[in-house]
Amino acid sequence: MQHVAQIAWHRAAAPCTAPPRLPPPPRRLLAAPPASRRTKWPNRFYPRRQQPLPEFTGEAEEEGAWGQPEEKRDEMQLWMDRLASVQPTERSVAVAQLLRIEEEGAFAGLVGGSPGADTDEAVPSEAEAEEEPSPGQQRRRQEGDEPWGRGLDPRNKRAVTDLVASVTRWRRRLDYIIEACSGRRMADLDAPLRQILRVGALELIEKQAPSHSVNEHVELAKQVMHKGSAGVANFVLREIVRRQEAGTLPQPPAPTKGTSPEEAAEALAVGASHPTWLVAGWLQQYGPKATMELLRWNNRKPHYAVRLAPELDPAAVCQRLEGMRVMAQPSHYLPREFITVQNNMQALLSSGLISSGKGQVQVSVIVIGSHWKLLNDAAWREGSREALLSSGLISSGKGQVQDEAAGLVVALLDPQPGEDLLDACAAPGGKTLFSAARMQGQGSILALDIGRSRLAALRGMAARQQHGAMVSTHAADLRDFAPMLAQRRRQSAVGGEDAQQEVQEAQQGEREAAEAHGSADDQAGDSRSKPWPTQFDRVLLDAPCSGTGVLAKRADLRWRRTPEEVEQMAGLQGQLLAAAASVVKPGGLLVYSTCSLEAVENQQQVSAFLANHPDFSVEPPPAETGIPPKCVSPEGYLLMLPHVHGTDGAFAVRLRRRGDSDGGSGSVAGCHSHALQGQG
Ligand SMILES: C[S@@+](CC[C@H](N)C(=O)[O-])C[C@H]1O[C@@H](n2cnc3c(N)ncnc32)[C@H](O)[C@@H]1O
Repeated sequence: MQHVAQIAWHRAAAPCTAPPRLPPPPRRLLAAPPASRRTKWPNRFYPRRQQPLPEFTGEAEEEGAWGQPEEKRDEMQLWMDRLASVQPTERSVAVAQLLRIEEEGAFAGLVGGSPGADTDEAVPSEAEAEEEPSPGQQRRRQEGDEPWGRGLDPRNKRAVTDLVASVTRWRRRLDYIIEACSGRRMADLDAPLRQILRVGALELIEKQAPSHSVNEHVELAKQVMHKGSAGVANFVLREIVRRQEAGTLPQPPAPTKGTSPEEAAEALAVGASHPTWLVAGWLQQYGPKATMELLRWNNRKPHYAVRLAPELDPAAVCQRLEGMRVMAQPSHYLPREFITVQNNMQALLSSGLISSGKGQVQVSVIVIGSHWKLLNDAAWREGSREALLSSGLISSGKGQVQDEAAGLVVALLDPQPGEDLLDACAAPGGKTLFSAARMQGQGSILALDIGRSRLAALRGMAARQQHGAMVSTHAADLRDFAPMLAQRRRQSAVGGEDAQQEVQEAQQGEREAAEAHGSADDQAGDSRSKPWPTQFDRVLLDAPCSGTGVLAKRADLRWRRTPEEVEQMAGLQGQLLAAAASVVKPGGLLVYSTCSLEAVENQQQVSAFLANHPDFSVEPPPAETGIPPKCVSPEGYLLMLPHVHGTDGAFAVRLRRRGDSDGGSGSVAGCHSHALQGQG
């Protein structure tokens, strides 16, 4: 298994303060196991519990995430209380966080949000930046975070983050090994025991922890659960040690000539710890060699890129960073605006170039969205997160962590000074702000998104980067917003005032909402006081997507997505494309982009769109965009493949609208029907 992150495993068990006296385990947790569990282990190994746990359904918390919500939640709460009552160590806190991940089915709020809300670690994670917080996360934010880890110092907390992310990334492979070594299904083990075994197996296999580290996991199982659970932990982890030493650690069977495609996908997926459906799809789409390269990419240490403010010279910045032992170089793809950072991200962040002050970092992190996790990864690896937080490049607005692939999407859009731009799915705002920088303060950008709170963060960041005057924001569903603009356009063409009134009311409502959110930055959006254009020179639709191009940086995402969800996303993307097309000026440009690697979200979307919109055609990237030919597919699409280009995965296409039209685009049926449904 690949070594994903460095932690000093031997620090993991070191208590930070004197151990508290533990209360006895909750009675319910001491009950005998169900009959179905009594076949495999010697009696002394049984966690004593009478009732089998109901199955986790994966549904949203408020809909009854647990098969028997009350009982299951009570059970989980008891485990959580028990974990909170033991001496906090990196392992106990990691186990608590992993449990919460299983409870909520989401990574969000964990890696970034715990172990202590009183630290910089409480910065929202990427998932939170891109999605509205779940009811559970909202509740915790209101009530304050759990007390886990309060005694841990920042280094311990980074180690926790590392453990949680590494276990999350390698979960399937770890489970395979644990199940093979124990003869038990993971689902049949109690929830905390599952996590303890995963953490223990990860340390032994990936971090080459010595065999006596097993004692510490066993002790944790004893403290949190029961002697029987400690026995299971001891048995399984020692079996892993034994097999590792003998070189017989369980491996999925290597594909042979007779192996069916499904079996090959399964074996590959287990070995590389990915879901089988995803690997099967990639095998079909990209073939075995590329799929294996992609899987390897997803499991290795990611690297980072930073977009610099226009006044900074990338070569000079890199030279300055060299003195701080940061290996950085001007981006291969966007050499005038981006640098790539190979190591020591903390030093960079402490250089004064990126960030200083917790509040400002939070804003940056929200804006950089998916790259928060990256920073977090870097922080724990390099072991110098404090330095990261005492820096200044980001807070000063002079640098923003942004992947080159995201930068290339803006290069493809190529926004020009003086134009009207609609960023139709703008939050958290990385592409909005790069576009604003390219437009040099001239023109207007309307940043639209369905997530209001994330737009507030975008406004703050725009102000800090001196783009407040040209960037205005509006929270709405694009599928409602576009028809409203179209109606206004039609009515103003025949002198009607109703729709004009509606738009002005919407703008007024947005101003009031922004003021109610109460930031001085909100005053910066002067352009909000002017009417929005009804059509735009350029429209960027950076659509919500499965995110399969960013799995290296998102440890959790591979487990959160399902094939059904990808299909649903594709449906939404089609509707959003139709809506976005309806607000492109004749002769104007629509750029559709995703960070997905799935054809159904990319190439197939474009084909379906073109079939319904004969007034649009694909425009390969013109020379002035500076897009390197090796990033362009034969069809003229921007296609960034992580294992080929060394960036995040991204897809983007320029769709030029015919200039001879009088404003009537192709079908906007998708957005109209949605708007009507919404009104009904
Ligand atoms: C991939 S993210 C955009 C990232 C952003 N362009 C950036 O570079 O920072 C997709 C965004 O689409 C938004 N979104 C999803 N459905 C939407 C809808 N129906 N209308 C408007 N925005 C939507 C989500 O809230 C999310 O912020």
